[in-house]
Amino acid sequence: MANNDNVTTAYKHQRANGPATVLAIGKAVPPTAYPQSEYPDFFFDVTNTNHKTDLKTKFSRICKNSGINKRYFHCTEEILKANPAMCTYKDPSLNVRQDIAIREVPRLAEKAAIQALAEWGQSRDEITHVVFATTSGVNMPGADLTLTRLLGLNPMVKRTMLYQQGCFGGATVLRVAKDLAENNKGARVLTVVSELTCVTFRAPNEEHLDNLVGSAIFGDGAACLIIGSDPVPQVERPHFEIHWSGETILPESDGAIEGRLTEAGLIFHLLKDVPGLISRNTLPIFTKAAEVAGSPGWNNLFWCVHPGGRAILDEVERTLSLKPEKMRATRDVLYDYGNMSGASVLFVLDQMRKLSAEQNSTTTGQGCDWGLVVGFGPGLTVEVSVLKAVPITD
Ligand SMILES: CC(=O)CC(=O)SCCNC(=O)CCNC(=O)[C@H](O)C(C)(C)COP(=O)(O)OP(=O)(O)OC[C@H]1O[C@@H](n2cnc3c(N)ncnc32)[C@H](O)[C@@H]1OP(=O)(O)O
Repeated sequence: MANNDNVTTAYKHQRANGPATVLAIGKAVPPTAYPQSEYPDFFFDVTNTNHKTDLKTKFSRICKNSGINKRYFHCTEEILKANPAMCTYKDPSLNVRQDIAIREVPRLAEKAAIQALAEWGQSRDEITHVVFATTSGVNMPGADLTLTRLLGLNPMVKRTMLYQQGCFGGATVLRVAKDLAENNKGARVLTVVSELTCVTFRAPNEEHLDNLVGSAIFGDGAACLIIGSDPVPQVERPHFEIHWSGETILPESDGAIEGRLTEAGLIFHLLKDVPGLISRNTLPIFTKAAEVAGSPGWNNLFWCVHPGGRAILDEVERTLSLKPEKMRATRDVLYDYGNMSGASVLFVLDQMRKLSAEQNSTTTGQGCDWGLVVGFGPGLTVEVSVLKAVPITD
């Protein structure tokens, strides 16, 4: 009996006392911005498809209605012209796409991580874990190892690499980092998502209109969070606490968002009904998540939603009767960067704390105590984390 007590006590000692907290957020995009208003000309020029006038008109209309002002791409005109196979619809091009992704995904992640580490202000040696997600390229050893080397982290850092999560990857890394931080006393988890469209960029095709939609909304970006429990008083400053995370597969959604890595790169499919499927089926997981916060009304929560597409945000807003300001941080990110797959929702979290400070809100969640981080992607899978905002003090 005494022995069992000792084991239980030792086990408890290995765990943190409090919930995981977000201690810093960094983000990065490639240097070249593409205004959405000019993108149709660029896209049809570089893919030599200007003769597809109907398709270009439709593409221009989708771009105009996308709620996006600009996007950032690593693959500039120069890079695309040097790799003509990427500018066709389906020519074999996996090798060149992989070359770019394997080199550049960790580099973009490094930029975001440097920003997060600077904000956190502690020694890199205190990073105990790395959690890295990307849907852009795949290799062994992976982007997590390259990033560890680029940052000069301790080689004994414990790494978790998540490939091909798609757009819910931003919420997945929060869930994994939370579990690591709470179950390993003193853990400081470098939590990263880095995404590049070099794997999906391709010429427009009449038979693949969902690809046309993707070409109008996807962009490049990386985000890095430092996550840990029991922040050191006066030394570390938490911005949010993570209290719960959950995941679900939506009913009747098979094939709604799919991707397949082929010799022509990552080919994805989106059903037209993605916005409807999300708005019709997410109430159960939102309700379960809100219970953690004492079931406040939807407008009494702050919302960080994956900016997957304007129509999806419209549908969620309408279904939950959210006031427009509830989607402000999410729509800001869509407007400034487009859909950066898994990295997007972490950009939204950063925007939420910045907006809250700008608006002199009492908390980092625009004055609300509790909020939801919502990721969705292939499956259809929806991942939700429940966050508690912290008071904003001078
Ligand atoms: C990758 C991941 O893991 C996760 C992800 O984020 S995946 C991306 C998820 N995002 C989406 O599915 C996009 C959701 N859609 C939208 O936000 C909006 O449709 C949009 C902003 C792209 C365009 O909005 P819009 O121009 O106001 O109107 P909308 O009528 O919806 O679409 C314009 C045209 O595109 C077509 N279209 C839209 N979605 C389509 C799809 N998935 N497949 C084929 N065609 C589609 C429409 O039929 C329409 O065609 P017509 O003009 O010929 O009627």
